[in-house]
Amino acid sequence: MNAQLTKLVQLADQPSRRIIGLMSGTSLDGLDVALCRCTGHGATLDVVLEHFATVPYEVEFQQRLRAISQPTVQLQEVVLLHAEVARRNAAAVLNCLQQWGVVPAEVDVLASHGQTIWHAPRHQHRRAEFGHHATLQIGDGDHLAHLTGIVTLSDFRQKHVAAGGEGAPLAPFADELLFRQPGTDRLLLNLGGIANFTYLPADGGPAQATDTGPANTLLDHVVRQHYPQQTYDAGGYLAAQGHVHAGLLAALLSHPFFAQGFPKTTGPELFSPTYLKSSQAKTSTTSLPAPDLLATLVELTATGVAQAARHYLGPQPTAEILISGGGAHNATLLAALGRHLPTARLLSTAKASVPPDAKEAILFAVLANETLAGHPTLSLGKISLP
Ligand SMILES: Nc1ncnc2c1ncn2[C@@H]1O[C@H](COP(=O)(O)OP(=O)(O)OP(=O)(O)O)[C@@H](O)[C@H]1O
Ligand SMILES: CC(=O)N[C@H]1[C@@H]2OC[C@@H](O2)[C@@H](O)[C@@H]1O[C@H](C)C(=O)O
Repeated sequence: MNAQLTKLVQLADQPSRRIIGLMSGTSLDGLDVALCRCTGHGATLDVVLEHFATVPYEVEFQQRLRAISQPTVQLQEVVLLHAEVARRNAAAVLNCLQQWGVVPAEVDVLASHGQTIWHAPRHQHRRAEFGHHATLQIGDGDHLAHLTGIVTLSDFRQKHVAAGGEGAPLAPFADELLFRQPGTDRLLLNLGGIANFTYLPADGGPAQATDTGPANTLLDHVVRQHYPQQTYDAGGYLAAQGHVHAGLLAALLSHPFFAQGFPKTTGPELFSPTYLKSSQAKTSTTSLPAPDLLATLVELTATGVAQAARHYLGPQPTAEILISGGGAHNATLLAALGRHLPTARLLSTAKASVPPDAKEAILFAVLANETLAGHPTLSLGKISLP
């Protein structure tokens, strides 16, 4: 047998594996790198986060990534970035390992989400001649495996799509293993570029998950436009100075996404500057002061989350809402969520020993661990050998 395959089988057979989860999400702020010790699998899984870092993307690279998520992109740029994202991410991993005093040979697996450049569930692409969902992540796994010397699992979403899913959210598969608490209704709310949650019912019923709308993607856009020295509204300070514009909020909420049934997924392709601009044009709010725009967008996020929470949990949800993602640091957003869901308990995922900024990267380490050692029904991702 090819010695690499022998090693792979041994890896899958070990009682525990050291796996690095890599996530760069829709905010394009950087690469999250989570080195995890995963022991066991499925219901017996135990995950210890050994090290975590966010390696920021330079502004110029963020702009290139943002530019290829446009319908008019040059195909060559996509091809170049497929390799470049992988090369940068490999370098980031090697750098982190050096800083942590870990050599690559001490890591068993890399679990790489890649960069979503276009997410096209059926309700979004609306192409009658192609009745299926589709999604695309770049940052090739073979490059990562070759450049780091570490077995790499990547491209986790395609099998979900092949089986009829939208390719997202994948979080429920790992949330189930990390956060299930019998007797407690739990909602795992991630506030990244897009807001999404997993609902784990108290009675042990199946995990359910959905995206709820934008979280930070449009907030960041407005901040970049009006405050060129800043990339986001730290702490929600600017939004706290503004007032919600009811007319603009109503126009934003009139997008068909919010009326569509659950579950559903989305991305910055839909919640784009064009969507914001056209809602502003419809309501004559093109010169609304930036703090008012931010306050209105915060309210939009909170309204989307609350609407979805009530759909799954009833009119007065009392669940524990464990929050993760960069939006967990936005006090104005948390206050808005508190107003919309006054009976719920808003907490951080830290309550369940998962640092909120590391959660999504840990999810991909967990998914890779299940693919290698778990039940065959949960085997997402492609395997690249160094
Ligand atoms: N201190 C802070 N205060 C307010 N907002 C913050 C803070 N830190 C980060 N953020 C917001 O969080 C965003 C990054 O969040 P995160 O890394 O969770 O997103 P992501 O993983 O890219 O998105 P997604 O989960 O949708 O793929 C930043 O772009 C910023 O808007
Ligand atoms: C297609 C895609 O990359 N979707 C991401 C994105 O970021 C948040 C939300 O939109 C969610 O649908 C998903 O990520 C998480 C990790 C998921 O699949 O559960």
